Amino acid sequence: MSEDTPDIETVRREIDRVDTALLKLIAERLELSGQVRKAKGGMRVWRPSREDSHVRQLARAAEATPASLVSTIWAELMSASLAAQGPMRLHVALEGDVLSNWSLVRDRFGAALDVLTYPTTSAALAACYAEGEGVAVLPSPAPPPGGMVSWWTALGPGGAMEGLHILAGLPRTGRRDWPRAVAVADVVLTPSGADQTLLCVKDQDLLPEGAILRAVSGDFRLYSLDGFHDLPASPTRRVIGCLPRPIGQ
Ligand SMILES: O=C(O)C(=O)C[C@]1(C(=O)O)C=C[C@@H](O)C=C1
Repeated sequence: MSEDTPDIETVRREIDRVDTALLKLIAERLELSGQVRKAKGGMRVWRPSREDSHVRQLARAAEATPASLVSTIWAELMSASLAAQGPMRLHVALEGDVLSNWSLVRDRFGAALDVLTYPTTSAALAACYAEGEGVAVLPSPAPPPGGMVSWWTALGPGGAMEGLHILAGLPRTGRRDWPRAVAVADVVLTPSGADQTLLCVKDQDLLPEGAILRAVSGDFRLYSLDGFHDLPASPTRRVIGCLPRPIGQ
């Protein structure tokens, strides 16, 4: 063993010291979950824009720690916080590549929440709609010409589920311009600081400048707009979501 080779026992003692400090901080953070719940009052435990703006700031401050690791660790911490705060369940559509879908859900929502799985997107969406604190994880609206993944039209003008919004993209980190899956819930849209607004348009309506076409289904088109835009709804258009930009983009 050369003089530069660290002694394994010494290194392990250092790891023990760091882990003991982490454990104390985690307990302190969990303790705060009870307080934040009381401070929020009422319904709607899940606050996706706060989650993504917070993780984005942490990832910026992290320097040597990769953004994906920051995101995964805080997904677990926030998952524990959400589970401690109240009855929030995930309704996950397992259409397509089941294993990839499952790991996307774990990376974004951690392991502490109850998860129900469904063979179809429409079943997961219906279960979320029926439950106040439910969150559905669904395949992203498909880019044209693959208009088969058309569940998002139910959130659009005249749709049956107008109260629901698209609130988060999965994965949370990376360079993808459009997410692989999205999370939907009955939560009011609020900016995370770096967002794209999702506008559902029926028939041919006038479009704001810079709108990017993301999906098409029958008479409905889904566009994204850079930034957070609180556009008024009309019989032919409606803002159906706000996607925080992927962290690391
Ligand atoms: O800030 C809140 O509203 C919280 O409930 C705390 C917290 C967190 O653990 O940081 C947990 C869940 C929310 O979705 C967002 C953030």
